[in-house]
Amino acid sequence: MDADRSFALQLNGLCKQFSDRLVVDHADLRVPDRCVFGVVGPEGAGKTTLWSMSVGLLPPDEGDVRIFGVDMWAEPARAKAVLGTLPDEPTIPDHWTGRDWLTSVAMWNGLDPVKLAVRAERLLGLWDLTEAETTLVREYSTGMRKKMGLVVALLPEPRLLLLDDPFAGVDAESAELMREMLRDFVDGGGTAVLSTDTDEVAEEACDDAVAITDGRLVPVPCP
Ligand SMILES: Nc1ncnc2c1ncn2[C@@H]1O[C@H](COP(=O)(O)OP(=O)(O)OP(=O)(O)O)[C@@H](O)[C@H]1O
Repeated sequence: MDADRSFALQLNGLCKQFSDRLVVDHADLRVPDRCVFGVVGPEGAGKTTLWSMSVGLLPPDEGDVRIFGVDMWAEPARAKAVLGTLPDEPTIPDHWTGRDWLTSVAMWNGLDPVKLAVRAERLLGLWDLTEAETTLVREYSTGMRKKMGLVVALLPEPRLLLLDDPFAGVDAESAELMREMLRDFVDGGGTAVLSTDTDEVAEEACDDAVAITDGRLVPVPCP
């Protein structure tokens, strides 16, 4: 049965242990609809582990993940249908251009080619990334890679974006553009949850945030 659909993301008692370390320790979280929400923690705090369980890549030892009330691990196809995701370091084959990256994600999400072309053109034009479409991804700067990653995540018209460390290594100008992209997404009714190891990112990009400390999620003062 579905849980409360009013939360974009809900984590209930989520746990993950590697060897003898409980990396995520009974994490509870309620992220409301229509905001940018941050998960802040230093390197090795468990942010990627939490993200991997939330997007359906890494099974939790205990607890559950709900996307608008749908249980990620019981009904993954339904839960993933409204998600846009961006890993910390996406693995892109050497010979891929931005267009190849966009096309592969579109096919993965079952977007038809006409819809893909229209949506990609709109997003790339809107965010001044047209040139990236024909450039090899391996030649991108970090900022370009992260901006394009955000476009790729937005392509399937998700209701919820789950982004692992999207601002890592990004120059100030690109970061500003990415904050605009996220704000535009929220203004259009979306919700974004991002992880970061930097308080400033949470302060500048997020409406609300939690810290991950010893595997637990704890509130942080309003950014
Ligand atoms: N598959 C795995 N097997 C064993 N240990 C793991 C595995 N994945 C992560 N860990 C360990 O879990 C801890 C948390 O890692 P995680 O990548 O989730 O942290 P993080 O907060 O995302 O760090 P960073 O900011 O460096 O990406 C680390 O000590 C890491 O070495």
